[in-house]
Amino acid sequence: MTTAQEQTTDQLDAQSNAQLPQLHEPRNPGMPLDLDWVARVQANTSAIERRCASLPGRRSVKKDYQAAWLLKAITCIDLTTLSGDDTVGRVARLCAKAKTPVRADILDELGVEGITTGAVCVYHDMIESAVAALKGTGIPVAAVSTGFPAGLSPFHLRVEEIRESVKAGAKEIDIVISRRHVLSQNWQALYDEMVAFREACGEAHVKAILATGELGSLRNVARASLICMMAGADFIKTSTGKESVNATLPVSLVMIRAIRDYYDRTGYRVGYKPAGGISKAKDAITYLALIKEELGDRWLQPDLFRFGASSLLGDIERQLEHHVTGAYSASNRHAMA
Ligand SMILES: O=C[C@H](O)COP(=O)(O)O
Repeated sequence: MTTAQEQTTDQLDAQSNAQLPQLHEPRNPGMPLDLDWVARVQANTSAIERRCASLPGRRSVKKDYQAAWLLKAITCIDLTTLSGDDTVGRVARLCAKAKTPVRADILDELGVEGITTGAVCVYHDMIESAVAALKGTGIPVAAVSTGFPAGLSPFHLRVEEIRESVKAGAKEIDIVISRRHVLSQNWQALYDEMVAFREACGEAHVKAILATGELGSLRNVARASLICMMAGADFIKTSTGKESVNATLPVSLVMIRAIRDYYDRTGYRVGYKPAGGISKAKDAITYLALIKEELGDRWLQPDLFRFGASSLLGDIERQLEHHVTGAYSASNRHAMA
């Protein structure tokens, strides 16, 4: 017998089928900096933590519905390699995985074809290799930029880095904000920086990485989210993956509620990307459930939701194999790069 919660999940699963065509939103043009709105923003930490603590236990997605959710998660992955020892060969293998994220026999059993990850995410020097490897697939290359991960290189070089990455073929640019502007409450400086980054991106979409683990409080996370959206961010993203604390559910709740408030006020949908440390299939489902409950099904498409993850896909593939065969294989059978 299914519980009421499971029934609700099942119905919604059917609507958020992994193979729905990608939708495309009008880009968020941004708006003038509204400091009164920023000042009014609050974050009730204990209420946020209570809401998040209840989420993983309350959600139970089983069998075919679980497989559907996991396929959906794959389409939303920015498959990432951001290592100092990245090579052209590793990026080529990553791109091959982005094109064929799950073994053909598993997909056959599930009756699914043509599934890919949402994007491949690399450092600047790897963009051209990734673009070449993904040619003809429609899978975009995202590049981390602006002195990632610390964002402390000279400002003009950070802006120039964006331009170079767009020229090299990146369709998405993941910038890092200056955490010091948040910590010193210099909202004007944060807004101006983000406006300049967005402008340098041109047609490429810009994801603003807040590095939430370094912002000091959930209220600061909420305020930084709002300012980046006011300055024209297409996505807001939690983390670089290099901070000591990366994506968490409380931070996600704060950021997606800021996205909801911004949509209510402006009519523009901004995307959300949790990143860093998300490596388990069950955690991916929890994130998707949170998005569904707080923002609705429209945000469960890859143009509005991404996981920034280097190892999540391997666990999802293992879970799908278990779903199809009833057995787990060793994780090294699902090698990434
Ligand atoms: O933006 C993506 C993150 O750097 C990936 O982090 P991860 O390696 O912990 O999955």
